Amino acid sequence: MSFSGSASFAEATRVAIFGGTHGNEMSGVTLVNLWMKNKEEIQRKRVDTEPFITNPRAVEKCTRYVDTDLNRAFTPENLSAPGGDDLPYEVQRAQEINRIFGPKGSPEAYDVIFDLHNTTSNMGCTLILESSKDLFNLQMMNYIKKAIAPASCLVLLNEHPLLKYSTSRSVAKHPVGLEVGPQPQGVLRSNIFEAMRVILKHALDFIELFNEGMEFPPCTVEVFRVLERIDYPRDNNGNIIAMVHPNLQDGDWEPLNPGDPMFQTFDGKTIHYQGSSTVYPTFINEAAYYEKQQAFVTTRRETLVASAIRKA
Ligand SMILES: CC(=O)N[C@@H](CC(=O)O)C(=O)O
Ligand SMILES: [Zn+2]
Repeated sequence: MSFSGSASFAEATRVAIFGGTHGNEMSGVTLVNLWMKNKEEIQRKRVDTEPFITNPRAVEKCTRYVDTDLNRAFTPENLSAPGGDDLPYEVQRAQEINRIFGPKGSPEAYDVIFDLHNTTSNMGCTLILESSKDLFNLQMMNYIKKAIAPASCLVLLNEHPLLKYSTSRSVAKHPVGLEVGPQPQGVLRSNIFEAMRVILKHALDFIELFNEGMEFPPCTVEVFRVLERIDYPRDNNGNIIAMVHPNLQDGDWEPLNPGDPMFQTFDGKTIHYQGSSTVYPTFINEAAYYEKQQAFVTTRRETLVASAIRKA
């Protein structure tokens, strides 16, 4: 069968898998180290896949970053900043990664970059997209969701004008984040590790099928679009005065309705969600986000339509 409206893309032959963008998120660090020793599992006939540790100094120290968050560092300013050795380590590293896998926004950039992350939140398997217009990625999401059923994986779409950030994977033509949790920082959990591994397998299978010329029919993809960042309640000195409410803790992706409990103060008072409509919270109580003044993000459920695609 052929779909007259098929969008076409060049064969996606140059693929990278990033681990250790945050040095204390152990599934990605471990999988990438494993695959650097033996590439067999990630090899496909028509895809060249490069496993790569993006922040080796942070991995060595088992910390999120050394000077500044690498997954916020791929701004045009940073990528073109002069200064060499005087720049923060992660800015130097971003420039290096951009030289190897980019340049960002250029025809020479890698086709697909998967960036592997773990969260302390109870998010399960989450694929993160940065554009609702990327048909190749939307078709990939649809493929992965079907392939892993009855297990599930959700798609978080971050194209918020203010909350979007300049990720490591953003140097690729098709950036894909993979966030799996819950897993504490610095810890490996076998269930989380295996879940990540299975998603990568299906993702690479999708690219292989695409490169073989398979046509992917029109589809719809359910996504959760980032709406708002919610901070912890604070006193006038900026100190946190409440925790995530027990009803909300671990309730990632479950509807949060106006009036639902959201925080619990240290003296036991409940603070309720004051929004005007039902939202889907995620990244609830993520350890790395205390420094970013974020207790969770709210999202809205949307169904995106992706037209057919095939190789040019
Ligand atoms: C917990 C964590 O590191 N999450 C990632 C999400 C992403 O890759 O977009 C980050 O904040 O960079
Ligand atoms: Zn991370």
